[in-house]
Amino acid sequence: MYAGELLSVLPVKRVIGELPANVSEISIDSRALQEDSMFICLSGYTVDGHDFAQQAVDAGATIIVAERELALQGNCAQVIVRDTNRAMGLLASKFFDYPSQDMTMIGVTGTNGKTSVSGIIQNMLQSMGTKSALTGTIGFNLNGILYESANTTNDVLSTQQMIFRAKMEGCRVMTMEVSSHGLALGRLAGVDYDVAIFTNLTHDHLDFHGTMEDYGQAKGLLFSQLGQDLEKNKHVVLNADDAWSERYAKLTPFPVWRYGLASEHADFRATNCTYENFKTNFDMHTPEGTFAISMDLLGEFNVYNVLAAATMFYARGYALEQIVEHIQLLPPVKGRMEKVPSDLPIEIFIDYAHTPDAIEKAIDAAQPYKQGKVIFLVGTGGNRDKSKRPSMAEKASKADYVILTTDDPRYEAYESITGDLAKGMTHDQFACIGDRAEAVRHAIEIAEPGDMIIFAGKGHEDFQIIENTKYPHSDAEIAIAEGKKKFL
Ligand SMILES: CC(=O)N[C@H]1[C@@H](OP(=O)(O)OP(=O)(O)OC[C@H]2O[C@@H](n3ccc(=O)[nH]c3=O)[C@H](O)[C@@H]2O)O[C@H](CO)[C@@H](O)[C@@H]1O[C@H](C)C(=O)N[C@@H](C)C(=O)N[C@H](CCC(=O)O)C(=O)O
Ligand SMILES: Nc1ncnc2c1ncn2[C@@H]1O[C@H](COP(=O)(O)OP(=O)(O)OP(=O)(O)O)[C@@H](O)[C@H]1O
Repeated sequence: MYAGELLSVLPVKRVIGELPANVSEISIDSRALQEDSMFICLSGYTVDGHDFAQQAVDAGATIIVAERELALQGNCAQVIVRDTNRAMGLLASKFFDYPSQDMTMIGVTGTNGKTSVSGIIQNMLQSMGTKSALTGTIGFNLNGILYESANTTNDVLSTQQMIFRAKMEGCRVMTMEVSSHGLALGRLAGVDYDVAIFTNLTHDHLDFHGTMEDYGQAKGLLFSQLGQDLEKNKHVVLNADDAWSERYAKLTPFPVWRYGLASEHADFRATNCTYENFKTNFDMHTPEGTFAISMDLLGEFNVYNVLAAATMFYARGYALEQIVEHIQLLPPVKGRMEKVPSDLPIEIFIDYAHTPDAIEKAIDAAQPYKQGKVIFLVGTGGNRDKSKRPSMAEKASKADYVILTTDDPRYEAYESITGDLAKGMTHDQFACIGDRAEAVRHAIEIAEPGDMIIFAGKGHEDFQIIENTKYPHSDAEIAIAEGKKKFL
């Protein structure tokens, strides 16, 4: 792209040196850029990107976008802006030619359920034969092929690049998990959503947001940023049973659809939920009548997730018969109350619960299938929101036996993490075992035939982060190997 054309989107700029004619790519990482590229210096949480500008020039960058003039050797121009993070949003959108405007963009936000709802939508689109993409905690899924990505909601440059790739691959729809960090840090600048979905808001990430009020307001940006152009066919899908929904409804002029179990005012409502033979059954009441649903996703929380997806499809004009058919074909979402197949005389589930509310919902989901004890293993991350730890354990106390462990301890001592968790336990049937592999082995050791074990917090992840290194770790693999030794 012509450098002059690209830079025309920046409001205030001072250019030092002579601009090259073209920009081949934009990068925010000096370790990964090509000749004739533009390097944007971001002041990060760990290091300052300005310190890597010379490295970027040496690697081929010919334009440096920075917040202050830098002493640089070599053939490059410097563009000085007030805020490089904001400049990145404008530049990335322009460079990739505003790709979200050519696709149906679906944003899913909320404390729990983002991966599940967006995965359900992606699965339904794929089974309906629609080319589609998904970004979120599990990675970047492009037409069924999974690529790794750094964050649930990635930096604005990667985000625009992924949308562009999806568009070039012929995808008509892209679903994105939208984290509160992503919203608060401007990672979604320039993304023109057509649908915004809210799952729920409960305690998490207060190390970053400080208060629930600020956390809730950050999520609200998704709805207010839908804009005011009422000629556009945009929709908002809210959980009628969560009090935050009414606040979010006021942030947007677009049609609001509600789903839920409790509220009689929901457009999509589920009643008569039953759980048997690892199937979930319910009646789905819709604006066009009631449909009996039987699906493989477990737990009441998944009824909410499926209702959110169904409401979205209906709002976008899909026929109810098609929606109902494809709900019933849905496979379980990876690592979310996913039953591990085995010949063992116990049931093993892998789950991703790492908030108090998700822990409660996961244990509730297991209750209908309970024969013996419910053993619940849960950990929490080191050097992250510590305030949620006791309430996580308090909710975990709903299980008959609880194993408190770590889930990416990073630089924090095991005892500090399990000690904080233990403060919330409401009964004494628990053990603190910081080493997660040892904790998994303990779960098998105390299990008896008929028991159910839920390994929570790791979900789809196959690693444990200790200090800043990712070590391979799989709860399921350890549990099956240990179970075979004990039972078979
Ligand atoms: C606190 C936070 O949000 N950190 C994000 C941030 O990292 P950072 O500020 O530490 O970056 P940095 O390492 O200081 O680097 C600053 C700049 O220097 C550049 N650099 C650095 C080194 C070098 O040699 N050369 C170079 O150019 C970097 O590329 C970067 O542009 O920018 C990175 C790149 O975009 C993110 O991956 C990283 O997310 C980290 C991994 C993270 O843990 N974030 C969490 C808090 C987060 O965002 N979570 C949410 C929610 C998840 C949920 O819902 O559960 C998410 O959306 O993922
Ligand atoms: N709608 C829901 N309400 C409450 N809990 C839920 C809901 N959906 C899923 N859960 C629970 O939360 C866990 C995480 O679910 P999911 O990964 O879909 O949420 P998420 O919002 O993507 O989480 P994260 O932001 O950490 O990636 C699940 O394993 C399950 O235990």
